[in-house]
Amino acid sequence: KEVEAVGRFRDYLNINTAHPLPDYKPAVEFLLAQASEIGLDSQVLEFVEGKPLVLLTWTGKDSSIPSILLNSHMDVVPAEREKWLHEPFAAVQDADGNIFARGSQDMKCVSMQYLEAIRNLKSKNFQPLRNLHLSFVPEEEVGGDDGAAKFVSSPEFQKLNVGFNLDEGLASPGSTYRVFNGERSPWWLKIKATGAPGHGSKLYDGSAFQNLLQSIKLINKFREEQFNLVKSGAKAEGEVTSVNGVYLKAGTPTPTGFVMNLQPSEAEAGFDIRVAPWEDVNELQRVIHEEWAPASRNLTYAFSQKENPRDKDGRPAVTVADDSSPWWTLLKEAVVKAGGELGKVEIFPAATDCRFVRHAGIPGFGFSPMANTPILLHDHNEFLNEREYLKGIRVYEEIIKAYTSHPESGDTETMAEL
Ligand SMILES: CSCC[C@H](NC=O)C(=O)O
Ligand SMILES: [Zn+2]
Ligand SMILES: [Zn+2]
Repeated sequence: KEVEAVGRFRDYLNINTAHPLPDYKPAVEFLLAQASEIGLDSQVLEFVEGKPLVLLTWTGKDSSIPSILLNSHMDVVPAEREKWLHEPFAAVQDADGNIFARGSQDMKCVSMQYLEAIRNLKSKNFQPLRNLHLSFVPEEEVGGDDGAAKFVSSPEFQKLNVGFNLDEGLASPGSTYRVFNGERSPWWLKIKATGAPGHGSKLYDGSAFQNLLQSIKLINKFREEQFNLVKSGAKAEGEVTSVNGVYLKAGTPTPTGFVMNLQPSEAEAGFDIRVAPWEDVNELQRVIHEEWAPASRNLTYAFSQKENPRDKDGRPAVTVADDSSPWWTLLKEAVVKAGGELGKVEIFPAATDCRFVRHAGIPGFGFSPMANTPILLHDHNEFLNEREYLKGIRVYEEIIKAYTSHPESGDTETMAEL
């Protein structure tokens, strides 16, 4: 039985859905075949041509109660073959039971664990009270615009009447599972400086390079302050606003390098900022406008990504995770029943598809049941051990039982207030 479950996981890992050209077709076919084998209703939605979404449904006894949505993404990030021990899509399993593949942690494991848990529950004749939906979405790794974002704002999604959503989390090297109730919002900032060009030997104020360096200095100071809060233990990683430089562009190129005695008239830098859910965004916006990229220093700026950390009602898009929330207590108890333990709730440091659901005012947690596992998402030699994978299936069995049996629809006050 378990051997077959591992086999199906490896079959799914064999499908190369890596960017920049993910092949969704075989993944969709594989998932539809799984659904018909297990006995789930299925449909394929295609909001953008060539970017299909698989939606599976296990109908509950009372379809009037808001449903549970289990989401996962089909796409994965690319892998550099020569830096891996094994072929990244061969899903090679070593003597210790480690399964190596791109997507083994992020997040084909979760997709298959959902399905295996349902398969097991069906064989035990369990029947859900609420409707249970599974979405397998494209394009998460490139921002989700053509995947989860379009799905969540569609009439098809409205019809599902989703009351609660589970999506991905992170592996944990320790023995407890990590769980996330919110995430930081990406702001991708490009700052462009202009200034008088001049001889490389001349000291003068207002060159493009100097203008940009001044910005970098101020940004780095902010970065250090935020990082120090994490280093001192005052705040967790997801609770501060991070900023990291991601590119620099300046100079006058020649076929053999750069001109060395010319101060350029333009210079540009890019920053990946991740805004904490409780951050004062107006203040941050002011700092960027007046201090990091002021027009007075001949700087202009633009965002290629700028998401609001608040939900549609202006509240931080953070789901309540204490004993006042049934979703929290049911999750905690289910994990214990399966022989595991939940860690302290955290803010996800990066972005997942769950943010679209939370922004719509629907509560959700990020959770990938992988304990005793190094965090290798997007890394070389991404792997998951067979034992952890199988344990995760039992965890989802308990979660799905508990969540789909929860009788109350009182899902209103499950987003955190300021
Ligand atoms: C602009 S959304 C980007 C989403 C991406 N998610 C996974 O790594 C991330 O960088 O967090
Ligand atoms: Zn992911
Ligand atoms: Zn990822």
